[in-house]
Amino acid sequence: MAAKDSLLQLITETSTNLPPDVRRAIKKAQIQEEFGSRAALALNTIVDNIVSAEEDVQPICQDTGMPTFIVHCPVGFNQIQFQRDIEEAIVEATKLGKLRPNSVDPLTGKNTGNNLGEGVPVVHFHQWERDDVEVKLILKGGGCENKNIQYALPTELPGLGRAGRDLEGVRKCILHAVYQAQGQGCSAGFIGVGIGGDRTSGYDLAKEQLFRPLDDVNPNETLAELENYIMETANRLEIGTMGFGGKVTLLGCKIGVRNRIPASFYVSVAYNCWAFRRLGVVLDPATGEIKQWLYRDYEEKLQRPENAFSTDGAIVLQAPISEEQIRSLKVGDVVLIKGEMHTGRDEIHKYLMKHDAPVNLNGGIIYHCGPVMLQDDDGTWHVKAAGPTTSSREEPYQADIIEKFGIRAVIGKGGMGQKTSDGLKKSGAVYLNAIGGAAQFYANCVKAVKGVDLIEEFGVPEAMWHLEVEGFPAIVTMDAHGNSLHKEVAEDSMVKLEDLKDPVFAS
Ligand SMILES: O=C(O)C[C@H](O)C(=O)O
Ligand code: SF4
Repeated sequence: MAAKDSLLQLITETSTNLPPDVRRAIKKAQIQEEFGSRAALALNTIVDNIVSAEEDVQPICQDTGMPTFIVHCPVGFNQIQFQRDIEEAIVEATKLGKLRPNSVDPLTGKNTGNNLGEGVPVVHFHQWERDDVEVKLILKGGGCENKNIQYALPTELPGLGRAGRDLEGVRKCILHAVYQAQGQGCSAGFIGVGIGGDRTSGYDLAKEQLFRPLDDVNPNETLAELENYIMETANRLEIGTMGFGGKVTLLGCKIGVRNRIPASFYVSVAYNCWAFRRLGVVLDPATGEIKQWLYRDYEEKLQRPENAFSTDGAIVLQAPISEEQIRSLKVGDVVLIKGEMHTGRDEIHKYLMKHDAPVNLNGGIIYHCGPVMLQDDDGTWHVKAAGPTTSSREEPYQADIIEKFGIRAVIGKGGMGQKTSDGLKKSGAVYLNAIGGAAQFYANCVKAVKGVDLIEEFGVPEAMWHLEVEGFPAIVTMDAHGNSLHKEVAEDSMVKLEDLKDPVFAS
């Protein structure tokens, strides 16, 4: 097997098959949540999704992220050729629908369509004195990447007060990092923390921690203690899966340290969603063949839950939806969508502010989603992965767009802010939270792709796809009466964060 084929296998497995340590953490969370709670329902959907992705060899989440490779190779190894092999494997994986075309030129807005482009993929080469090649890969999506955060100490933190230049200050920063992510990065999540370095190397260090197996023990005793403390304490925030409230908020915490210079003291936190896709292989440098898989020293099977998303008593929504039906919905209701919905994310929202919609959206449903799509030989499009994207990015536009086009329901994840909440009330619309990352689960609800608009302009993830769905479940988390589960959970978790203000580590 040539190196390129081995790399294609690595990419495919990383995108479609979660490693056992991550599965184990999710399984543990599943047991802890109360039967029938919203968090349990979300976790069940996640588990169902993980099983489907593995069985069907399809992306766990539609956002296959920024492909980032860490390569260790022997002295004299041809890195230039290996970089080409990686790029070819990336192009192939994209063609096969294992990766979403994710590489966008920030100046022109053009999606290259094949996941290559200036600086993409990210590849870090290191030499070592072993004679084989080790390749580690992480596919970290954008929603959780947006929740990374870096603190320059000393600083003042909401709820926790002053964070000084010591272990106590570090402790407070990490807790705040978990708090500020809420459900937007598809909690329950994993964090890699870098203490020290500069702004760049601090983040590098934080991301490096994400490559540590979840069950390792930090060789530095102080950090091992801090990791344990954070794991126990962060879960007291009760943000829960998807920010629905619940016992499990954090699934893993790994902390590294690097020297700093006297003037700077950074704490950098890399937040990774539950869809923690990282794997590795050891290759024979001569043949490129896979000699060993990393992170797979044991197996961890997940059971598909019987009825992942319990929809007993669910309300069926079908466009065009009446204002009356929308106003009868309240936070906590489970809905099942049937019929047509239209995807629209960042580019579409910006576009709709100034243009007419390509289709009639009156009474309609907008889905914040950038799917993975493949076109067959006769031109028919197929949905390969289609979970929700973080809705808060559409906050500046959403209320206006709902009003302008008479939209009745918006589906996304992570919730939206006050402006949207006011807009929902005024226009008679609801915000529906789908389970983030459950891209196979939702792709299976799509019965037909009715068409697409603006694909030339915006590329596959940002186009407006017209989808026919059946039994598509979601939860009302913001209703037309000004109620918001997201606001509630953010406020409650802030009170719990304040409880963690008192010093724990002597300085
Ligand atoms: O880009 C996406 O499809 C989703 C993104 O990863 C997000 O979490 O918002
Ligand atoms: S949608 Fe959620 S699960 Fe998927 S990459 Fe974004 S944060 Fe992760």
